[in-house]
Formats: sequence, C-alpha cells, structure tokens
Amino acid sequence: AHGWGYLTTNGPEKWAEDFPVANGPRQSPINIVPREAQYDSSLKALKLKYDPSNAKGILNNGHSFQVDFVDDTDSSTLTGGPITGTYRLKQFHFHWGASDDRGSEHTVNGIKFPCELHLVHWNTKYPSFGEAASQPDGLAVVGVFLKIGAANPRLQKVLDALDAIKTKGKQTTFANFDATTLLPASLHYWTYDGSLTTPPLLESVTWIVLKEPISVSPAQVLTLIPRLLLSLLYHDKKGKMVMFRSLLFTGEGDAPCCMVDNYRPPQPLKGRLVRASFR
Ligand SMILES: NS(=O)(=O)c1ccc(C(=O)O)c(S(=O)(=O)NCCc2ccccc2)c1
Ligand SMILES: [Zn+2]
Repeated sequence: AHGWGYLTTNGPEKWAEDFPVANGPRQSPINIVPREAQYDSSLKALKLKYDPSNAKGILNNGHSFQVDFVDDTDSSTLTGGPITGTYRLKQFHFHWGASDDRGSEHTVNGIKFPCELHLVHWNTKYPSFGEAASQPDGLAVVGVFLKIGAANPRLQKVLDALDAIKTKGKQTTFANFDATTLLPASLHYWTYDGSLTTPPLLESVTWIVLKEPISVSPAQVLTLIPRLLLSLLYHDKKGKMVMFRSLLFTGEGDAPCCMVDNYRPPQPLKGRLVRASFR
C-alpha cells in the first residue's frame, strides 16, 4: 500500500482513512484571525536557547527535509512562552509550495506565505520524544513564516546542504548550525492547542506561531543555483517566485516526483481559543 504523501492519491484529503484523528477536535494547521485572537497578559516571553553544536544531520524524509538535533541534554531548549517546564529541540523542517502564492500551513486572515519553518520540541517531563509525542502537552512547535524580501545569509547554509540529500532517505552531516539565526527580531506569537500537521497527526502539540516572518531574497538564492541545482527559491522567467524546487519525494531509482506543495491546508478550529502574546 502506498504511504501518505501530498499527491491527490495519498494527500491530506485521504489521511483520515489511515489516521482517523485527522478529523479530531484539535487538528493543525489553522487559519489565524488576529482580530479574534485573545491577548493574554499572563503569557510569558518565548525563551529559545539553541546550541549550534547540537546540529546532527540533514535528512530528506520523503515529505520534507529536516535538520536533526542531539536531544539527550538540555542544551537546545524552549522555555517560557505558553508552556511550563523545559522542551528540547528535536528537529526543524520546512513546508513550501510549487509557487510563491502558497506553501505555508498556517495562514493569517486567509493569507498563505510561500514557506513555513517548524522547530519541533518535546517536553522533558517525558522520557523520550516518542513518549512525549502521544501526550496532550508532549510537543511544542514554533512556526515561522518565510516571505520573499531581504537577504537572509543564514538560511543559505541550509540550502547549500540540500544538494546532498536530493532523494528520500538521503542524509548528510550538518554541524554547527545556530537555529536561532532563523528567528525574526520579534518573538511575539499566537498560540493554540493543536496537532502534528503530518501523519500520525497526533494531538500533542502546543503551537507557537510567530507573528513576524523572516525573509529571504530572490537574488540571494539566485547566487545559489549553480551550487544547489536543487531546492532553491528563484524567479522563473515569468517573474513568479518559485520555492525550494526539485527536492524529490521519491527515492533513488524511483520515477522522480518533485517535492512541492508539502503543506496541509487549515483545519476547523472547533471552538478552540487562539491567544496572542501581544496587543
Ligand atoms: N509539521 S509538524 O511539525 O507537525 C511535523 C512534521 C513532520 C514530522 C516528522 O517526523 O516527519 C514531525 S516530528 O518530528 O514531530 N515527528 C512526528 C512523527 C513521529 C511521531 C512519533 C514518534 C516519531 C515520529 C513534525
Ligand atoms: Zn511541519
């Protein structure tokens, strides 16, 4: 049987067949309506402390690429914000579109960004990530929108590594990456109780979506094309912005299938409250 994916044959509209929680009460992503979010003055500031030496490797997992972190100590953690206790960084990954009018999972007033970064953390009150992933307060994911704009030299290191992981299952070392460089200046956020946005869609995620996007410039990416030849943002001849092209969902030897549009659309709020850390 084919696994889940993002094609019409195995995409988000089909996931409930194998993962019935897809129709659960706290599914992600959602459309965020800032005017309907409730400012909560008791929400603390986010504290993200990442140790660059914890970066382990970068992997094409067949539905995105992820940078994995060593998570056997509290050296890369999320504290404060809407959560209590200490959550450890496990990995970060991206969702993007085949064109610049789509790609993000969360939307703001119905607006899609071309890309969204997810930094996945797990609650250290549980013995492992796998254990935490099945608990209602087990995971916390920080979502950061990407928009096309000024250059972002730090993202380049991630893009550079992609040509070594073109096909599913490929991975390469990726040391000394400071994930805090991927964060915007303001850590103002919206937060709500949700789920993983890919199967197994576990309802164990406290979502923390930053209001301020980070930007990456087309020019910056154009300089990468010769070296990357793979996942990149570039203006095609029609001037349309194209994102993270041609990473492949498929493994070596399979008929190549472009890894694009790897995002789940917004899910019903089902009465949930979205809180804002800012007025
Ligand atoms: N968009 S999201 O942040 O919800 C997300 C997407 C993909 C993954 C993943 O592992 O592939 C993850 S993960 O790193 O949290 N792993 C979830 C799958 C998993 C569950 C339980 C044990 C191992 C892996 C999260
Ligand atoms: Zn994600």
